Amino acid sequence: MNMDELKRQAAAKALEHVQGGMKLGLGTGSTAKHFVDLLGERVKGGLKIIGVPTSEATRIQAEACGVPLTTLDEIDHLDLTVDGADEADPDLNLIKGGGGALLREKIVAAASDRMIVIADDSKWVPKLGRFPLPIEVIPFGLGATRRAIESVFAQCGLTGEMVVRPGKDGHAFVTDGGHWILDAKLGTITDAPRLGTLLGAIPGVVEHGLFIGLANTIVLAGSDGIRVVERP
Ligand SMILES: O=C[C@H](O)[C@H](O)[C@H](O)COP(=O)(O)O
Repeated sequence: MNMDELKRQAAAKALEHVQGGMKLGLGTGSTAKHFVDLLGERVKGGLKIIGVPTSEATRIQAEACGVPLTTLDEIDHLDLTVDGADEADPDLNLIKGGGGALLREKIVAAASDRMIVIADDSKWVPKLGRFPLPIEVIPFGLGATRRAIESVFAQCGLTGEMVVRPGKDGHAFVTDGGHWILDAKLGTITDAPRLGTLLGAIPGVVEHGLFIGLANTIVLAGSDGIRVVERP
């Protein structure tokens, strides 16, 4: 079975948790795309739900699939968010933002009663950090922000190359919020909650891709079948 089929299997499993009347956060990325696709089929079959997309890409896809959408200004909470991840550890802490949607994804996950992560099992790691950590930053004063981030890395015993994520046009990639992303190749992150807290306090850092304590469940699809892990 190829990777894309595994992602669709994980998405189909998460769909079992969706019930009529739910308000759903709709994730971003190649795995979440399958979930939105399958959800659209259920909506066509009569399922009544409403969704909040975590990116412009997901908004466009959801609209094309006929999934009714709203915003967090119009509703006060979400029942469930289903989203992908770039890495997940046994505490169900995550690295997200490989597709650049981390800011809206974190706002939506934090507004949600429950978050289910869907992934192929290559995303499961004993410790976060193999995947470069995305950090969303304001372009103004980038030099100062970089130095502050490097100082936080040093406090956490981390080093590694940090690059401005390039876009398709050769300029910097610009997020849905109009910001840039620094990708930091850190290697093993021994204390992800501490790193997340310190990064979050830096002026110029809008958000970072460490999702600490937000995911409740992960559905991992592998060649041996599906494994569901709950946060300890
Ligand atoms: O910004 C993108 C998101 O955090 C994605 O959910 C994450 O990158 C995983 O994407 P994929 O399912 O394509 O591996």
